[in-house]
Amino acid sequence: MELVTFDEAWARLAGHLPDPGEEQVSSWDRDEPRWLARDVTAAVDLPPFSRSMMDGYAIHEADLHATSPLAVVGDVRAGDAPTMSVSPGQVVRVRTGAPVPPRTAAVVRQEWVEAEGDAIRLLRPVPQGESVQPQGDDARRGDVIARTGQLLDGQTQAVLRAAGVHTVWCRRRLTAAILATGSELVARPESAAHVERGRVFAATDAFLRSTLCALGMDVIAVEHCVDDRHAILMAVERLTSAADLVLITGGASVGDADFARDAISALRSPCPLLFDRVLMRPGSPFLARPTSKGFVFGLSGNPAAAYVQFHALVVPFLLRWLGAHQARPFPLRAVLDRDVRMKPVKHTRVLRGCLRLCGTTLAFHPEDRQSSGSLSGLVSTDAIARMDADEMAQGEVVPVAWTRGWLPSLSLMPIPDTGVAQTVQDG
Ligand SMILES: Nc1nc2c(c(=O)[nH]1)N[C@H]1C(S)=C(S)[C@@H](COP(=O)(O)OP(=O)(O)OC[C@H]3O[C@@H](n4cnc5c(N)ncnc54)[C@H](O)[C@@H]3O)O[C@H]1N2
Ligand code: MOO
Repeated sequence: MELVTFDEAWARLAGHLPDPGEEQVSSWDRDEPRWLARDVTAAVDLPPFSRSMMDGYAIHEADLHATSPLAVVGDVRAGDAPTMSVSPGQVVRVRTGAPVPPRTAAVVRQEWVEAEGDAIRLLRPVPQGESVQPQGDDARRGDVIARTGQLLDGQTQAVLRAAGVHTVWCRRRLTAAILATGSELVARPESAAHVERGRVFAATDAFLRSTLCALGMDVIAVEHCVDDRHAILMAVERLTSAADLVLITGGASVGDADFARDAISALRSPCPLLFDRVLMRPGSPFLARPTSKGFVFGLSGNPAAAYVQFHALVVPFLLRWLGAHQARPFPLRAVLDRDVRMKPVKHTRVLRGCLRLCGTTLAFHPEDRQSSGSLSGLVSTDAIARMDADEMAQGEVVPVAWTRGWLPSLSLMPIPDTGVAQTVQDG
């Protein structure tokens, strides 16, 4: 058996990241989140023309302090391409977002003028450049506007579109399959409440699937399988050749009906099992192996243990694989908001709880019940904390990870410089 510490488990995972591959995606797709695989440069100046920021009048430099009336000689609306230019003694009416005519020194907003028939009179002097956003003020054509490893979501798409970039290189979208094993599992209940004695409703695949989807993975299969060695081996073989990631739940321990290890070991892969137990509690029965297509994990059957394994190690690993180079286990720090006393063990403890703001300090509130058999607390759980001692006092600092906010927490970790120099630009 390959028993490793929590840190060694992460080191082995991080050292075996599969090659994700890249693909071109449209910045007009709704297929997100994605992570950029190359730096992106602006294809056009942003904004693409000097524009008015106010409804008002474009004026010539000679008239910034004018006291006599200025003739209104034209009207430019957003979407127009003006040909007339502004001359001394004349103004052109402009609307917000309209290109300013050539030789415009400033736009005076309409509240700062008094209309007099076909002329206006300034009520105050106008500073040079007032209410005009010059072409390329936000970014110039050729500037790097988004970097490798940054998130491509609606927000980034907005910038890319505005800068005329319609396709970008992203990390390939990954596919995932979940195989929940256990003869006791009821996956498709006939009646909502009834379950035969000895059987339980399948629970774990619900949170695995929703988090994988939130990370932008394509969950192509969620299957359930009885504790039959042959059936589990066949299913694992089939799913690992179909999906980049396979998560098996249950049968990860040492019982004579625990077949996850057999199934993972039987796979044809040049890389051996990285570990089959991790010195963490809950969640020590935990298997990981690279496959020919990607990766397979064997998670504990206990839903609470699988939850902890998934969020402590699998999610940061997936984020790196997806292209978020900065991802790592327990990226945040919080203070404990109560004392914690656990049975002395050699394991790294992973506590389930929630993060709350206490004044200006992030505080971790551990759930009352930390047993791997207790699941009901997950309704209010939104974080996990790492504890490497048996006892800790209120106010002590613990490493934590959000379990319902992985994407926001990425912004707290700076993106390392990947040294990738390529740029992509839409023709
Ligand atoms: N002799 C030993 N027994 C066990 C050890 C050990 O070291 N020596 N480890 C224990 C620990 S720790 C854990 S965790 C469990 C994990 O074992 P398995 O991965 O084989 O889990 P199962 O036996 O299949 O299931 C455990 C428990 O969880 C329920 N379950 C399973 N899948 C689901 C699901 N999808 N949804 C809801 N509930 C599920 C299952 O009915 C069991 O109650 O092993 C210990 N044993
Ligand atoms: O460690 Mo087991 O993972 O449930 O308690």
